[in-house]
Amino acid sequence: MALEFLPVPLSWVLLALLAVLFYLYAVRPLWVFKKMGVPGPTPLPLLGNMLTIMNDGIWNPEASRQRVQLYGKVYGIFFGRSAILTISDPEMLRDIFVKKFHALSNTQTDAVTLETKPSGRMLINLRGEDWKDVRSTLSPAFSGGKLKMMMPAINTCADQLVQNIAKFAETGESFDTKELTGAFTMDVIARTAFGTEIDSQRNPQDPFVLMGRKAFDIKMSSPSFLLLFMFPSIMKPILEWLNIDLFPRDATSFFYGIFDQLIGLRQKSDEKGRVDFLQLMMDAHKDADEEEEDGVKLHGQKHALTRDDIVANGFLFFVAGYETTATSMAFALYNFALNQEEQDKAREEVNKIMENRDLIDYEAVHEMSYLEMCCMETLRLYPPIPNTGRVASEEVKVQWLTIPKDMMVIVPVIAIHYDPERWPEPKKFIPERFTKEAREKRDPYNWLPFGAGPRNCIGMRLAMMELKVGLAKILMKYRFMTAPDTDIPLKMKKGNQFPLPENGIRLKVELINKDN
Ligand code: HEM
Repeated sequence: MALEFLPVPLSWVLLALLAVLFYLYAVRPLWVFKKMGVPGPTPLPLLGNMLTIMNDGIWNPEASRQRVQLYGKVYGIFFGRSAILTISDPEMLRDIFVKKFHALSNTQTDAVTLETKPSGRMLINLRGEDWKDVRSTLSPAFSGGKLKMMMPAINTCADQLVQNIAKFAETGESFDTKELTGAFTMDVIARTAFGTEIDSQRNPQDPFVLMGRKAFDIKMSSPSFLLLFMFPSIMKPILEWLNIDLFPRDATSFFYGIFDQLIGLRQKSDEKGRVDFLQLMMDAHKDADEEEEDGVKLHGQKHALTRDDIVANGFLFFVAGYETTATSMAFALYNFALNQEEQDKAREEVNKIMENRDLIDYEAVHEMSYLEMCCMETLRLYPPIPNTGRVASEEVKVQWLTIPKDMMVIVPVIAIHYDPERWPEPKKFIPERFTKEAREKRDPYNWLPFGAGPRNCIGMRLAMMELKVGLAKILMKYRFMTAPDTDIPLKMKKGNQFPLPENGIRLKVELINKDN
């Protein structure tokens, strides 16, 4: 068909119009890094560099290092149409995490942050003043004083962990260490977050355990996630309208239900003296004082948390604290199995500190400096979160680079942890990299398993404490060793944001002291 006044058929006109719209929507955004003078791999319209990233896998030290070697310490990639600056330059990291924090405090762009109810109120999803307020209110729950009070609960879970190892020591057969450590961290988080006792190892079919595991089943390759990144302006309102977020729906409903019930019960009862995150959140607004983190004042207003805030962040603590700590502990045992000398040295230290103690208390944990070095080296080699990020809430200058408003900045933690200039022989397990002297000499931004600056991991101290108590109890009684089916080196599954070994972490164990 041709309209009288058009010199060409209408279909041609529509086709040309479509081509222009396609160019404006799918191609033009891909020029942004060229304009900024930032190098990077060539992106495809709509997909960006998504295919390469998915193919390489997210948790992949080699691929992550290779990109830094090819393009430098500042390069740009596209996830769908979203431009992502990747920065590993030390001076720039200082700016990003601390000096320019005022403009880089958010971790997600508005375009892909889902304001679903109630997970929109999770700390990780909050932005600007909202984030500052909730973070200021939640931070006291993780103070040294509060963690001290949680020590008996963590010790009880660690005793259970040690008991659970007995059957593996008796048979001498190899087993997946992650199952063991996962049950421990699930028990700890259930107690510290909800004040609930579960025995994950003996009751693996407990709905709490099943749903707890399911909650982590967030795949970067899930259709909702990919579509949200490719078509944020279309997908965000649809997902929000349907109240769908990236967590499995049955798991969120289950946990939200439990939290809701617990809050209701506690509001009615006048039981005193509970020290779990749920109670601390319910009481949080009573604690005064502005928090100071990493030398930067948060200036957040402490205010009472709403029921949605409590439910959402209770679930978040559970999600953020379970898998990360479980995998770290399993990797620590793997490192000990491969490095018997270091295992013995850590055991010697623990035995000495525990000579006249029953409980591994807060002070004992602080004395275990070699064990801490082993944990830190494990977190360098296997950071559970391979990249961390910030978003520019306004145009901001970071050293020589002007980052436009709304641009995402990724810090490739895993590439930094495997950089031979920062860490000679980066694949080797060398706890001595973390002696007090070595740490003082090194740039703090070379070790980033918990991120950095005012928006670092709020649970860092709890995680380190949990790791050390669990490992100390194990070392006092058992020796971990490799088995014929232990993968050396480990092969990680692709597509997961956490380091998940393809065949698990299979180790065997031997009883060395039945009295402990
Ligand atoms: C070995 C264990 C853990 C590791 C490696 C880890 C790592 C991280 C990292 C890398 C971040 C982002 C920080 C940044 O962008 O600068 C983070 C944030 C966070 N983590 Fe952890 N984490 C661990 C354990 C925990 C635990 C036990 C909890 C709570 C019970 C927790 C709660 C959180 C929360 C709520 C955030 C968001 C903070 C915010 O946005 O203000 N994490 N974690």
